[in-house]
Amino acid sequence: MLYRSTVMSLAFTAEKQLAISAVRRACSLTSSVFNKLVKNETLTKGDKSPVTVGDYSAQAVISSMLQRAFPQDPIVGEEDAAELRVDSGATLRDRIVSLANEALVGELGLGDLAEWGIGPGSEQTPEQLLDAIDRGNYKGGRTGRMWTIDPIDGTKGFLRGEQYAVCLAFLVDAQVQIGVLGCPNLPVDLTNPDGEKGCLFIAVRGQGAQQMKLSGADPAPLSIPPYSPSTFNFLESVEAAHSSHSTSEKISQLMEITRPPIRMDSQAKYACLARGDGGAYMRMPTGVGYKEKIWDHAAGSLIVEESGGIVTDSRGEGLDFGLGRTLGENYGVIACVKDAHAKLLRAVQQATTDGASAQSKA
Ligand SMILES: Nc1ncnc2c1ncn2[C@@H]1O[C@H](COP(=O)(O)OS(=O)(=O)O)[C@@H](OP(=O)(O)O)[C@H]1O
Ligand SMILES: [Mg+2]
Ligand SMILES: [Mg+2]
Ligand SMILES: [Mg+2]
Repeated sequence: MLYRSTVMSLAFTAEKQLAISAVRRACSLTSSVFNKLVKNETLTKGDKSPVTVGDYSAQAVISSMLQRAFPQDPIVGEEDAAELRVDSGATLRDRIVSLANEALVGELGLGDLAEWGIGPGSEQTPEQLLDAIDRGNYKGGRTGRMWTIDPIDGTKGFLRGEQYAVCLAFLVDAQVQIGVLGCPNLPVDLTNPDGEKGCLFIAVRGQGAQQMKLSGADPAPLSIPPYSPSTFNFLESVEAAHSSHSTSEKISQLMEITRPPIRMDSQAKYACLARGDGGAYMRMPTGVGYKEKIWDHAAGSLIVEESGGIVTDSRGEGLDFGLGRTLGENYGVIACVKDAHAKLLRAVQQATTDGASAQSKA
């Protein structure tokens, strides 16, 4: 009996259902924010990244659904509501409250449950929504259940009308168990960029990963194709400030890669790798002391692992989601199909050693 209940709890069926539903609802919110508001409604945070009404309202929606479904679970969320609680934030707050409520009261769809505080009549007060955003303040840690939310990853891509992802992951004892990425602008087929857009990626540890349309249609299992030198290339950040383009260029030369990198914002890079668009996701530190955040990697890394990839840092060590809100000292992120990972790691280590010795001679 004990065996049976352990196995059942590891399936995390309820958590998966909630995660999908929350990400889909947040995706329709962010799409409508982009269409209605995005161009003139940004404000600047201390870290100079643009924060939009979309970030706040999407986190409010996901967090408030999590609170109803799993009230004991702590959340590590990117955003906090401090700027919305001061008088100067009133206009922004009103807009966020109305957008979040608009998303929460939307009709129930595929897999939605009214007990998660969604559907007609589920409006929340402004205070409840600000508290929901602030529930993302958990400091993280090594033990127990927790969720991590990046309500809009690739904010810059979102603002440009390019790639971004709504990201939600569920962790137990610092191990990602469920990862969901909603990518409203991602073509279903990258070779047909003008074709249908909007993809959802889901992985559950030990159960594989799948892609479907945001509507839930056409679910298909994901599996990274084997390494092929002639088609191998890198997926990397658009912003050179987020990932060193010059280091990946050096690595690319060492590996004799002929195809140019695919530059794309957000964890959509992990999703694309998982479905075979590009051979590796490279994220090399730019040397400014930036620490990677757990919400920027948790969901995507599981999706890649469950599709047959390996995700490590440049030393070949797995990402540690148990250190707090960040991944600790930044050794970069290298995600790659299993059979090319060792080769890539050797090239990374050679490129970084050469770089370091060139610097010390200078
Ligand atoms: N200096 C530095 N180095 C590395 N990473 C940084 C840095 N500054 C910010 N960020 C984080 O980068 C997240 C976006 O990453 P992307 O891969 O989408 O970058 S890019 O948009 O393509 O440039 C971005 O996530 P969002 O804020 O959710 O967009 C940040 O958490
Ligand atoms: Mg940000
Ligand atoms: Mg992010
Ligand atoms: Mg973000």
